[in-house]
Amino acid sequence: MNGMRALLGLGIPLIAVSFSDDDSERAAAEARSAGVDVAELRIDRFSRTDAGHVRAQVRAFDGLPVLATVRSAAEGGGWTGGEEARLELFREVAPLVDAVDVELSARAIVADVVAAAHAHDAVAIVSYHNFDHTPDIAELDAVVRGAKEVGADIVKISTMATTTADLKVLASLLVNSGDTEMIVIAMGAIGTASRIFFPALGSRLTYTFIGHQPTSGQLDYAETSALIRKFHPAYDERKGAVDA
Ligand SMILES: O=C1C[C@@](O)(C(=O)O)C[C@@H](O)[C@@H]1O
Repeated sequence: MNGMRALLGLGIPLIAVSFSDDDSERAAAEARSAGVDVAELRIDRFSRTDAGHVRAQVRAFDGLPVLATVRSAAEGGGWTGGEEARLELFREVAPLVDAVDVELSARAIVADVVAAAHAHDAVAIVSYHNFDHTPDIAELDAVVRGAKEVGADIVKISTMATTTADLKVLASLLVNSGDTEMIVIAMGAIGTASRIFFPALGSRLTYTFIGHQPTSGQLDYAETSALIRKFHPAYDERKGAVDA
């Protein structure tokens, strides 16, 4: 059974911690003992992306649900290689992980990445990132439609918020998402609230870090976990049961 799908099925918020390939064995042990729900492997930040190396990093996280991300430089990531090579990487990891994340803007490969995920029962997250601003609701609605058209199981929207009006745009996107599964994140200092409270509006996953803060507005794992437990009783109950 896909571990991430099982957790999503509980209908509680999930907390992901993002990792690169820096001492994966130690990082994975720390994640396991801290009770991290999902390990996001930022393959675009790996020192090497040959199949053997990538497979070994995924294996280090054995026992934890793994989300594989190979973020393009165009959307703030570290992948500067070609799209064919990126598709090959996704195909390589799809059988080994619980979920993949690919941008809708990766037009040449997005449908194939989704198909590779589905062929191996992995969750397909189709994402949109805007590190500059939060577009208006019509533009974001079009992104959501586009992501669903290519077969997204979850549509992820992460945009820079500079005003509370931006937060309202993103909140209304969530509130009106109907039966579309969504992850919505406001980046930046004003956006920090979204990382704790958008799960109450249905955002399925919140991203955190252990160690060095990768994205503005993120809170670290310990703080995120404490706040999610405080404000989401169902999450707290499940963690309490796991700890007992
Ligand atoms: O796209 C996202 C969201 C994110 O950028 C954030 O702002 O939390 C963190 C990334 O690791 C993840 O892939």
